[in-house]
Amino acid sequence: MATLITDRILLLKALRAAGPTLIVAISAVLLIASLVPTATAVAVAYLVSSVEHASASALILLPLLAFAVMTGIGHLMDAAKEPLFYLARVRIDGAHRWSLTRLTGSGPGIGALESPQVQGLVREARADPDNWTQRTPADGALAQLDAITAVVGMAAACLVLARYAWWLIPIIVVPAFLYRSLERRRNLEWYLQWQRGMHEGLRSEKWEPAIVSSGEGKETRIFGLAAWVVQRMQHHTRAMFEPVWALGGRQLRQQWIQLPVIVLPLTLVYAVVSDGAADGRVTAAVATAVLTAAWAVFQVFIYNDVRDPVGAIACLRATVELRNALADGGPAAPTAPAPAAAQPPGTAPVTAAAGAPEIRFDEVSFTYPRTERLILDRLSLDVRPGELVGIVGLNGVGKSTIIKLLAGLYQPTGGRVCVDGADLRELDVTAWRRRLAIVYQDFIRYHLSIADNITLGHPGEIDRAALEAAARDAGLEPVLAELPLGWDTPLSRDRTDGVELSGGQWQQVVLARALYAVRMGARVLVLDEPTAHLDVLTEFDVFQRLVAHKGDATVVLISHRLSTVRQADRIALIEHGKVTESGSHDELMALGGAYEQLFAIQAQRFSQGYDDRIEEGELL
Ligand SMILES: Nc1ncnc2c1ncn2[C@@H]1O[C@H](COP(=O)(O)OP(=O)(O)OP(=O)(O)O)[C@@H](O)[C@H]1O
Repeated sequence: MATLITDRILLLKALRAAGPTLIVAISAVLLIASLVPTATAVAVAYLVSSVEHASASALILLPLLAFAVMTGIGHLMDAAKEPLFYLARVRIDGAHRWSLTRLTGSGPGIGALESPQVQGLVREARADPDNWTQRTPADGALAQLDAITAVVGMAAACLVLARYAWWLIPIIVVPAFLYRSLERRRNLEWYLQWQRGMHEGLRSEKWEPAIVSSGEGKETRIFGLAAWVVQRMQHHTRAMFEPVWALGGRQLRQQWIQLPVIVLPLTLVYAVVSDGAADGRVTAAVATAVLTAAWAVFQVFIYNDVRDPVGAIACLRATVELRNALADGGPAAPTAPAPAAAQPPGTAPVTAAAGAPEIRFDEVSFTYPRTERLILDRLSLDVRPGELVGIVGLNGVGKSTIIKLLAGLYQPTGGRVCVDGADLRELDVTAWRRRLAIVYQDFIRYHLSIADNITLGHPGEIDRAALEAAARDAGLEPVLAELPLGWDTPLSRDRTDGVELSGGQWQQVVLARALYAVRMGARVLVLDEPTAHLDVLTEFDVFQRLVAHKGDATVVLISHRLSTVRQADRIALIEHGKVTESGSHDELMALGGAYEQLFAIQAQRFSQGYDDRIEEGELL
């Protein structure tokens, strides 16, 4: 019972987003609409009575008019309801989605968002129905108003019933409630069945790009997987729909059970009242009014939205749970490390105007949430202001993880990351990120113009000179010269005059994005495999320009191409979660350790071609 009340309060609270004027207007329309059946009953009775007693046809004009007005008002309210509901839905669901976007998009870390539980909550809370059974907060909230006004309408109809006998009220009202609760049960069953099959639908959707997207579609075609993919999609789709179809069939077959709940009480009332009219205990007018009002009780309930707002409640509850989960850093497995803490209040500000900072990883340990493997094991690394530090190591040793910790996307499970001596946890993470420009391996390809793709490195007013300089430094000038609309060319074939860039050209665009951010004030440039797709000449060219800017910003470069990394002031080799070798290229070569071995293997592999010429120093 307590849950029922808190759920209703949760739904009614959602109405606030629609604004008071709209809610008053909707309430008025619903109220009038709920009174119309009873008012019509009275008008019909008036008409019958006038027909009975009228000596001239002119005398029935007034009751006819009253009847027509009632019918007109009923239609008018029906017509007004839809646009008003639409407006309220847009406002309520819009506000809900906006708050959800802020909630999921603005948290300091991403650890919680990786949890399947949190992803499930996001899906549940997003209020973007995939099918008609799903309901949004607005659906649930408006259904509450509908239900309240339905009770008023029913009470009005009961007053007319009482005009004949008070005991007619329970005879009609009890079955009406029974009918409603049977309807609710049907809906709940329907909703839960859809919910159970939803994961199958999602699995089917996951295969869709393999058929329709040009990227994934390549592989399906080359390996001749199309028929197999379609079969898998069919399998999941059937697994989702078959139980729903079975339930639908069963509910249809059992629908007759609800019929006697309406027919029996109405027949009883009709019999009693007709008997009264035949005996002359009531007039034909009163009998008509009572019979119409009895039907009105059901009418109010049948036409009222009886679908249980369970979907809407689930959506709002999921939002509350999501808020808690994100605030806690996400639900953790029992063995998981301490979750990422939210930004503590009163953290120290970081000003974008500050110069290149000193970064220190102080005995940092890290395990990803809900996993057990220790990725970083008391790793220590210093990056001095304006220094270019290269980070190298085999696949999966944790190089990108170091960057994620530096960006505050996760918190270390041991030790601390310091910026100019201050623990990152105590800094304002948003301000700190404004000082960072990062090129991730899995960067975002915005379906926007090339200018937008670059300037999103520092959103706000566009600095044309910085944009052009960043593009030049990233070696984009030859690419720009080929673009049909120049800076305004959309980087997506799906858009008019859009182009599809190659993997290497995209990497240059993203590099330009980071370099633009540096020109706009970022003071730490982090490049995670920024040149993996670049040809050797472009890479060499770009890197020379990058080195020229070193000093304005602290640069952290992760790369498997040791010919690029060798130009760093210092190189750190990561093995087993630690820095095992650190020094300049020459120092590490002289050391004759793991770095020297890696370099020797690469030099051998590239013993032909440009890389070889770089190794030989010809291109340096
Ligand atoms: N979000 C995550 N959740 C759980 N484990 C992760 C996550 N991201 C990475 N890992 C694991 O952490 C380890 C280190 O990954 P990381 O991406 O830091 O390696 P890397 O050194 O950058 O590798 P590469 O050279 O291949 O880019 C890997 O074993 C990887 O599977």
